[in-house]
Amino acid sequence: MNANIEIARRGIMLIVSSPSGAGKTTLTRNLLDKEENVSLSISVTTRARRTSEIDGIHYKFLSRRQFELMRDGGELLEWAEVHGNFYGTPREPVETALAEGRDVLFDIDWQGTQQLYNSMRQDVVSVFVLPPTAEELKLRLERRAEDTQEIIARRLKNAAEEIPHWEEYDYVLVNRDLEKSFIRLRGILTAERLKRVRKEDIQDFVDHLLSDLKTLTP
Ligand SMILES: Nc1nc2c(ncn2[C@@H]2O[C@H](COP(=O)(O)OP(=O)(O)O)[C@@H](O)[C@H]2O)c(=O)[nH]1
Ligand SMILES: Nc1ncnc2c1ncn2[C@@H]1O[C@H](COP(=O)(O)OP(=O)(O)O)[C@@H](O)[C@H]1O
Repeated sequence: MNANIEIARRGIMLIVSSPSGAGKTTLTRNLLDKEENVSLSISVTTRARRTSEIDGIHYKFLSRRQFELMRDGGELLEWAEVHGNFYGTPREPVETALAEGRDVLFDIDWQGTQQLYNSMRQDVVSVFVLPPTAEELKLRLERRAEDTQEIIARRLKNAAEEIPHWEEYDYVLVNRDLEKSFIRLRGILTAERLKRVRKEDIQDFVDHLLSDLKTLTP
């Protein structure tokens, strides 16, 4: 028997949420670069595309009408209104990935997290990312230079409503030092992948191990 055998498991839904500017996009992109067997759930949204974003890679940008058609047709696993725009998670790519044992990363807010908790709790692992200070959050939004002053002010105001939801998450990270935060996030994924309950055929593996062991003992 091959001791290095990969034991089949269902994929994990790894949700990362934070107030805007705390660093969840940076952390999740890093994870996607470094980790195998994990892909990003590409949300649909009615918000305008930022100059740094590519349609179909960062988001799928839809009109309000297109969004409503998907939502009303049951094509979204969850959806929410955030900062005055609609966002949602397409169902099909997630269900396929999980069934094939591939992990899926979600950059979604607390409203979406609650919905996925209600429908798919056993598959969900959630992480809330906090900024080290309020001033640093503002600085990061300004440094990112993707939004107008008005939008930045709105995002900071929303942060006060989002931050209290940290308590609903499995893990919490204060993103002070980017490298340390990344190591922690990666550690969460590594540990969750090893959880006994996720290993669907661990029993077969152990049975083999025990029967092989018998052949080695008089
Ligand atoms: N519920 C839900 N929230 C989403 C989805 N996609 C993005 N979001 C959240 O919407 C918020 C705004 O995202 P975005 O406009 O990209 O700005 P960012 O927060 O600066 O990255 C963030 O809190 C995202 O996590 C989605 O499919 N569902
Ligand atoms: N630990 C960190 N220290 C300093 N700057 C950071 C850190 N994490 C992220 N940033 C920067 O802060 C800005 C906001 O990060 P981003 O990942 O876009 O946040 P979010 O997706 O949560 O809105 C980006 O310019 C990013 O490079």
